Amino acid sequence: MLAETLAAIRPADPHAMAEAQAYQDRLTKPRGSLGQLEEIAVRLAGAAGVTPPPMPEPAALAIFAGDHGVHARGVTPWPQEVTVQMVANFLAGGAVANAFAAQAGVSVTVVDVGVAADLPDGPGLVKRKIGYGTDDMSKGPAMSVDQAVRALETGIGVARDLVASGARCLITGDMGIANTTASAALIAVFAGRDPAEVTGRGTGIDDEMYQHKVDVVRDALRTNGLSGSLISPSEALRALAAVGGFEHAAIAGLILGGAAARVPVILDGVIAGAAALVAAALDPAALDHCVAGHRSAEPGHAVALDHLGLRPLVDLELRLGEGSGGLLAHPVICAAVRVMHDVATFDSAGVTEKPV
Ligand SMILES: O=C(O)c1ccc[n+]([C@@H]2O[C@H](COP(=O)([O-])O)[C@@H](O)[C@H]2O)c1
Ligand SMILES: Cc1cc2nc[nH]c2cc1C
Repeated sequence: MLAETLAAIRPADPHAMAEAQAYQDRLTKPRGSLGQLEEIAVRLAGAAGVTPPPMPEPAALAIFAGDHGVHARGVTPWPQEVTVQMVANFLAGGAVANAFAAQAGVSVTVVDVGVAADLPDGPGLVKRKIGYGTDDMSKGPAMSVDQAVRALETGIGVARDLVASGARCLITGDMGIANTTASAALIAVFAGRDPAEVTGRGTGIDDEMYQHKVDVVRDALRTNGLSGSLISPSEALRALAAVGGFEHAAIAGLILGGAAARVPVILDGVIAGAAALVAAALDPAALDHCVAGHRSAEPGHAVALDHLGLRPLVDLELRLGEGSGGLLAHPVICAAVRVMHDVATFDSAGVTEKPV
């Protein structure tokens, strides 16, 4: 399924992009006056291979939940059971992601890829547990390569199912206590940075716990023999398995699945940024189908986005996850595309253009 998905991914169509850019310039507004929105609409035209690009709606948020063996190293102040408790909260409609999704008219699907407790069946929950949390990456690989591939393929499957049910835009979401530690390790490896540059304070930690967290990320890289940038697909899978989480792998899969279906994927925060590095290492063309919804307060997120060449749309200093930043960006992206559908040209509206 992974190989088939990678084979189906096409890079952006340069003709559709050129056509979209030329069309932007004919619309009744000064050239470039919509700033980044013009760039977004042109990118989505390239991704879809058509101008104007289809409206990215309805949109679907997929929240992938998983636990982390590295939690045992004391890298977060929150107990691990908050992951399963927050999954219940998503399903009951009580989380920030539910409020933002309701505001934006986006559906919410929760996928258990590796929560360390059993969840009851219920509407809105997709049960795809690969393990009861990963192993401690500071002691050895967090997952086997086989588990990492299964998690990737779970994300691909979720993308396929959501698109088959009518979604025309996918938004990444995550829930996993301690997953900012795994995100920092992935970003250090894939962007070739020192752990101190890419480790952040996650849910909010003091200076002492922060120093310890950086040391744990360093331990994980050393134990797993990872240093410098990795680029080949087989190395990418090994690195993902060594220091990633089930939700990182599944989000990378969602990105690849969305790209293969030519449906835009809005990336959320640092967890999605780390997952996008993995997806890009497997196929850089997948990035042509991604929009960075926002920039989170985690320092590793800016590093990941810079490395990927993606420009975040919104910067509200969020550090929540769940898909919150991606959800806030969705109406902005819809507005960018709607301009291409609705706005009159200078010719059609009889508006005089600026003399050249
Ligand atoms: O999206 C982000 O950039 C982000 C930044 C900080 C924290 N989080 C969320 O907080 C949890 C992980 O934080 P921590 O401190 O336990 O590693 C996890 O559930 C993430 O969704 C998310
Ligand atoms: C309460 C809480 C909600 C979250 N949502 C995403 N990560 C989270 C972490 C915590 C601790």
